[in-house]
Amino acid sequence: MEWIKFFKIFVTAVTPFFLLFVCKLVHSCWIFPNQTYSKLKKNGFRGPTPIFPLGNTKEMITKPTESPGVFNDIHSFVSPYFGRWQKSHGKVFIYWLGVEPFLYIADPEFVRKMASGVLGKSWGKPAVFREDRLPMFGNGLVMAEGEHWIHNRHVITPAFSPANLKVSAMTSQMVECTTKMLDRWDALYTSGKPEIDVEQDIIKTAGEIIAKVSFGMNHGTSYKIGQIVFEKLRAMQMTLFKSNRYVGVPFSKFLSPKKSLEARKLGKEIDQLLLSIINLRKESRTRSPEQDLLGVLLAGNNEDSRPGGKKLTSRELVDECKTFFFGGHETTALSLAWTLLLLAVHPEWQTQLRKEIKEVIGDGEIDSTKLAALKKMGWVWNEVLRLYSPAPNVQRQAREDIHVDNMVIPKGINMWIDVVGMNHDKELWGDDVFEFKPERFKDNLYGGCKHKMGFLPFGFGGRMCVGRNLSAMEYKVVLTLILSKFSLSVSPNYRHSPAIMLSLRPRHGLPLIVQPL
Ligand code: HEM
Repeated sequence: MEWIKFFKIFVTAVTPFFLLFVCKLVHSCWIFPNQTYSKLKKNGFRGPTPIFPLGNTKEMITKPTESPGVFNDIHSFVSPYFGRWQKSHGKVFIYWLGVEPFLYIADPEFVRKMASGVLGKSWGKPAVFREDRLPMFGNGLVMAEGEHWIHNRHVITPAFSPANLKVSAMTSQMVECTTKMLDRWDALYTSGKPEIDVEQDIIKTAGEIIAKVSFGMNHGTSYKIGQIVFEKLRAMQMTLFKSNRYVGVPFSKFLSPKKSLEARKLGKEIDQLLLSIINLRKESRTRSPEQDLLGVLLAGNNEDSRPGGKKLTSRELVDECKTFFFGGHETTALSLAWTLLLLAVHPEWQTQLRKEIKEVIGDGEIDSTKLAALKKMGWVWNEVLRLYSPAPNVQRQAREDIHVDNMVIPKGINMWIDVVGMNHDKELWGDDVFEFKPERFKDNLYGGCKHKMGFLPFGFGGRMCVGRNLSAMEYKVVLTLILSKFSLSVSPNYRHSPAIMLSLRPRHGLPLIVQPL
């Protein structure tokens, strides 16, 4: 019969592809991870027993916990499983996210030895996260590897240099966005609502700031497009976050196909919109060159188009703009939000910072020289980054074999450096490790940590955060303006439950009582 013949032809044609798919699947989910695992075991690394195909994921899904007060010993409740595994396997061990083995590291001496012989270009990012976060970062700097990373880092670094940040109008843009937020707080207080979820409000403001300083939301048309991009980027972040609970588990994205499709659709729309901003900016550049991040990158495009020069393609520019947005706004905003909480708990530090602001800035304009003179504010920032690090871990992948003493970390292995774990380690910081003591950073870059690699809020080596100067500037501008106008206390509705949701966030928001001075 005709249809049987057709069926036979179909099966004959499809079978080789199906077999190839099965072989690839078996290789990536079983053979490769197990080969890597046995190499690690041969080198003496041990860890909790994984169960295929979930690995150790099941043990990592914990019930949300709350502490009765603002209790800073958070490692034991944001990742209790790491503490448990440390007890049985030490500060370096293997665990599995689905079918992906990870080398867990919370030993700064191990990080030092591991990092000392490795160049920036030899560090990759775990493939499982690269895929997962593709709509957010594309192939932007956070995810770039090898020669591509060298080139883009070389082009992007000058945009974040203190010199560029100093001459640009970024401070005034930060002041403008923050003032808008504080006017809202004023209006809420006047209407009898002194309680504000500062996390939400600051994240929104930081999003506006990063959009302005990166792709210049100041132009007529590009301002409007920029606002739409900003809303879509936020929507995509929420969508991606909701759909990503089982990273590393094969086919897990099919558990929420609607969300994955939605993220992809948003990703395409954002790319198109950013592309139109870039094209508009390219056209208007000759008339009014600008100092925002995109402006600096576009200037590089005019300078030199040879390989090794400063040119980025439009596709690369789109990915970098998205990377600045996702890498740059929430981290800074969360460091501010956690600061406000800790200052609400320690009003004596509000007083100290207000005094410093008065002495350094007075009634004058905020500029980068004055910001640099806010020393105590710098200690407070470091102490917040230590206790509530917005980037709770650093993720890397070895692109070549790495030697540590007589052990070899094989090429391809994923690494998870537990920043929160190290920041809360009594052996490194002493008995007052959980206390809020900004003065530990007075005249001491490492806050008295016994090991220089024990405090890594911005990562380490050649891949260290490129935006840290910008972030410091934004932190100081926003905090100066808040403390000059308002006093803060903890709302009775605040429930202390920090949680790792990519970044370290307050699970139930951060309501504070905000009162004009
Ligand atoms: C408190 C604020 C911030 C924190 C805690 C933070 C933290 C980090 C960390 C831990 C890394 C990984 C470093 C490594 O692998 O060693 C990183 C990389 C990166 N960050 Fe930040 N960041 C912050 C603000 C920003 C800002 C404001 C921007 C830009 C607008 C930014 C852009 C980037 C980029 C592009 C990378 C990738 C660098 C590379 O791989 O070469 N970050 N950041």
